[in-house]
Order: sequence, then C-alpha cells, then structure tokens
Amino acid sequence: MILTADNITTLLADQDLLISAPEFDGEIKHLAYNSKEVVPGTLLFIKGNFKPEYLDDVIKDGAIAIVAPQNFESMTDLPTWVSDDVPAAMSIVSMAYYGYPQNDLALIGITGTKGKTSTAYMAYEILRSATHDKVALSSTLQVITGNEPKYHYRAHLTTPESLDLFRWMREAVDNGMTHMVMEVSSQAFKMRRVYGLRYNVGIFLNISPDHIGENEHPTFADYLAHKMMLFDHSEQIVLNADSDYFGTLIEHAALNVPRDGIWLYGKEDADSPKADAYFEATDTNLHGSVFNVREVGQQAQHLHVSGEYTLDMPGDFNQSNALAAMIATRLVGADAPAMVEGLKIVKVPGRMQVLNTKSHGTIYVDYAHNYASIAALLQFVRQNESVNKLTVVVGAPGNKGVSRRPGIGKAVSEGADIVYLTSDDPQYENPDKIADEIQAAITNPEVTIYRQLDRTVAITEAIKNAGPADVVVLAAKGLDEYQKVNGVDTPYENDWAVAQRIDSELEF
Ligand SMILES: CC(=O)N[C@H]1[C@@H](OP(=O)(O)OP(=O)(O)OC[C@H]2O[C@@H](n3ccc(=O)[nH]c3=O)[C@H](O)[C@@H]2O)O[C@H](CO)[C@@H](O)[C@@H]1O[C@H](C)C(=O)N[C@@H](C)C(=O)N[C@H](CCC(=O)O)C(=O)O
Ligand SMILES: Nc1ncnc2c1ncn2[C@@H]1O[C@H](COP(=O)(O)OP(=O)(O)OP(=O)(O)O)[C@@H](O)[C@H]1O
Repeated sequence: MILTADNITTLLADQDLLISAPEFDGEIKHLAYNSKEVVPGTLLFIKGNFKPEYLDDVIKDGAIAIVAPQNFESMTDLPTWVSDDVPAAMSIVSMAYYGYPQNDLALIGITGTKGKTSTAYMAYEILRSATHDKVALSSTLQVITGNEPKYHYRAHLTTPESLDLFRWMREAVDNGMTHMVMEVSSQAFKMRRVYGLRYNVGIFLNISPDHIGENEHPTFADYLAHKMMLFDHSEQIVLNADSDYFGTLIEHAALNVPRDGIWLYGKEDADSPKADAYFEATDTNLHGSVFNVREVGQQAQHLHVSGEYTLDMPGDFNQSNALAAMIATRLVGADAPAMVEGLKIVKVPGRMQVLNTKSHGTIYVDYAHNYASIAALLQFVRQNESVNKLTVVVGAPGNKGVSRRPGIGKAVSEGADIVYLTSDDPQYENPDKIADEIQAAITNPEVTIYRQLDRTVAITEAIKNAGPADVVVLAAKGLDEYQKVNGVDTPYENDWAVAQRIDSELEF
C-alpha cells in the first residue's frame, strides 16, 4: 500500500489534525511509530515519550518523513507534518494506508472494568461456529487474524496501537475473515488508539473504580468518561442493566443511539432496571453452569435467544458475560445453535480454570485482581453450600494499580477463611510492604493470614493444607509465566502449572 504526501495532508486537514504540512512530494511505503521499525520509505509517527536522540537512527534507517508534535520540526531536516494530536493522526493515516479494513468486518467492541477478555472469547467462539471460522480477535491475551497458527499473535496491550490494529484488521480481511471481536480499554480511547473507528455493536459490561493512577486515569470521572466513549462510536449498544452507575450509562448511551439500538441485559431477580433479556442459573456448580435466557418485551423478541445454555465456565458473572456476548453476536448474524455450540466449548486461558483434585478440593486459577472481581469470585464460591474452607493466594503488583491493594484486602476480608499474601510482579517495590497494605484492609478477625512471599511456596502450602471439600483460589496472575522484578521479567512456572505439579506430587 502506498500513500502520497498529498493524501496525508488531506487526511489530516479533513480531521482538523494538521498544524502544518511539509513541501514534499514523496511516496510513503511504510508506517511506524517506533524507531526500531523504520525501513526505507517510512513515515514515522512521533508520540508519547519519544526521545529526540532516536531521530539519528530513524534517518540512518531510511525514514522519509515524520508526523510530529510542535518543536520536533526544528530538530530534524525530515519533512514534517505537525499535529497537536499525533496518536489521532496515526489512527487516521493507518486506516487509510491499510484500505479501511474495518468496512469489511462486522465489528464488536467490548469495554468494562471486568470481563472484557472472557466476553471477547465467548463472542469469538460463538462467531466461529456461526461463520465457520471467519472471525478475528483482538484481546489482552492474543490477536488472531486467521486460522493458521502463524496468524495467532501474543498481545502486548488490551487494545493495540492503531497502526498495529489496522494492519491486523487488513490481514484478517485478506485471510477471508468477515467478523471481528475486540477489547477496547478506556486507555485506548484516551490514547487515541481507536480514533475514528466505529463498532457495529459495542458491549458495555460494567464499571467500578479501577485503573486510576499514574499513567492511567487521574480520576474516576476521567475513567468513566473515556469508557463511555464506546457509546459515541457504536451503531448499537449492549448494556448491562445491573452495572453500577447504570443511570449515567443509559443517559449517555441514549444521547448517541436510539432506544431500539440499545439492548439491556441483566440477572433475573436482581434489583435492577427493566432489561430486554435476563439470565438465570438453572444449575450452578463449582465447574460450570447451565442457565436460562428469557426475553422480555417486543424489541427483545427479535433476538430469538431464549432457551437453556451450558457454559463450561463457572460464576454468575460469566453467565452475565455470556448473555452480553449472545446479544452482540446475534446482532451481527449469529443464531441460537451457534450460541449453544460456542458457549459449550469456550475456554479462556487463565480465567476461571478449574483443577479438581482428589484430596485437596477444587483449585481455581483466575485473573481476578481488584475488589470487584475478587469479591465476585469469592461470593460465587461461597454460594455453594458444599464448600468448607475457602483459601485465597494473592498479591498485588508494584509500581502499578496501587489503589487496588486495599480493595484486594477488603474482598479477602469479606469472603475468605484463609489468605496467603504473596508476590505478584513486585517490580521496584518491596513485596512485603505491598502485603502490609493488603493486610491493613483485612479487618475480619476470622480470616487466618499467612505471609509467604515466594509464590510457588505459597501455592504449595495452600494446596497441601486444603481438604477435599475446600476451595483454593490462586488469584491475579492467570497463566503469567514471569514475575516482574526490578524491571526484569523473571521466569515463573505459572500458577496453573504449579497447581498441577503440586497436586500430582501430593497424590503420588
Ligand atoms: C500510558 C500508555 O498507555 N502508554 C503506552 C504508550 O506509551 P508512549 O506513547 O508514551 O510510549 P513510550 O513507550 O514512552 O515511548 C514513546 C515512543 O517512543 C517510541 N520508541 C521507544 C523506544 C525506542 O527505542 N524507539 C522508539 O521510537 C515508542 O514506540 C513510542 O511511540 O504507547 C506504548 C506503545 O507504543 C505502550 O506500551 C504504553 O503502554 C504502557 C506500557 C502501559 O502500561 N499502558 C497501560 C496503562 C494500558 O494501555 N493499559 C490498557 C488496559 C487497561 C485495562 O485493562 O482496562 C491497554 O489497552 O493495554
Ligand atoms: N462481569 C464480571 N464481573 C465481575 N468480575 C468478572 C466479570 N467477568 C470476569 N470477572 C472476573 O475478572 C477476572 C478478569 O476477567 P477478564 O480477564 O475477562 O476481564 P478484563 O476486563 O479483560 O480484565 P483486565 O482489564 O484486568 O485485563 C476474571 O478472571 C473473573 O474473576
């Protein structure tokens, strides 16, 4: 793909993203936002904390022009488009460069404080069944643009940089994909990674205080405002009627989408506003769930999703995620048999993975790492009357999400019998101090607290001491295979592998 200098000037001017354009008539053969990705013919976008010294390599490696904020034009002789919003400019130029691949994809965008990845995999699996494998995925865990393993990429962000996103979308379209499911973080809206992109269906799962701090959102209001940008960019919206701040959410949604394009879902008997579709568990156990979906009112009857579904993932929050995925996929063409099939087989790596042991009860490996998700998980386990003791192994990362620590302690205090406070990516902080902060919020004297900063030893002890009717939750690290310590990714076996190994050693 090739863009001319005139194309770029016009694209940026049309979006009001241009301060000045260079005298230049070259052809752009490649785009990059990192100096290490520059090849001859590259247009480089200079954003974030780009260091002027990178420019030496950029010129040496053959960049022919840059899009940069003010002041950069004086640092280089390279032709420069000056913009006061380079990330937005990058999105607009990237989508054009890759030929607007979004126009050939039915696109579902998913946001929410919790459940984005789980819901994305559910929608992906339903659509795989509905479209005979013509669906792409962009999630925190993986990006999938085709069915062969070479088109499966490890993700580095929940929502990729726009340049990567549109390149992957192009690849998906070229691979014959007709649908795409993607997670859209509030940070992606804030950092303009999805600037100018519209979704056929936007799913809004829930919102609770999170992601507030350095490098994220300064306040909850800022977090909420950026999450609600999904409403401004979606043709239709699937909204959780049980979400906190529902009044604010529906008010904002209604400003952008007519009522017959807003689909509300909720839990049967929850004290929530009227929804179009409800779910209710008909059989829930520690390993999975069977649930019923009921449509209410005239609008909902177009959905045709009433009936009973089996989900191979436990937790009523996952039934809620599943109903959101069902409605959204219905709106882009999936039918009920595809939903039955997709939900029966869906697995989300590191989310609610269940290990049933012979003598040490049920073990969950789960990514829950803030108050809302740990509380929801422990509450779900508690609902099961056969559970004896509930043990949680948990820590919190260093230099990140500091505000989560008291929330983790509170959730443990409300729901656990035993807790092992341990390490979770301590980075440059002392994990013992992080554990102190979590422990300060465990006010329930009934909770037995152990401190074991070696995560592998903590998991070993927790499993060893659990009886056959107990549950052990290994929280917050999912299938991560490293601990971030002092800026280094230190190899770590992963919680699931440790649990399986300990269980087989104990049974032997
Ligand atoms: C605040 C934030 O979102 N920052 C992201 C942003 O940083 P940035 O633009 O300042 O980039 P930087 O790493 O400081 O580097 C500046 C520029 O120099 C370039 N560079 C860098 C090194 C070099 O040798 N040469 C070079 O050209 C980089 O490519 C970049 O364009 O762009 C970088 C990639 O270009 C991201 O890695 C980085 O995410 C950081 C790591 C991050 O932690 N982001 C989190 C907050 C985030 O985005 N999270 C959400 C999920 C939240 C949720 O769960 O809901 C997400 O969508 O992932
Ligand atoms: N709807 C929900 N409400 C509350 N908790 C949930 C919900 N869905 C999932 N969870 C819990 O949150 C954890 C993280 O889920 P998931 O990875 O799907 O969310 P996410 O929004 O992608 O998270 P993150 O932004 O932290 O990557 C799960 O392992 C589960 O414990």
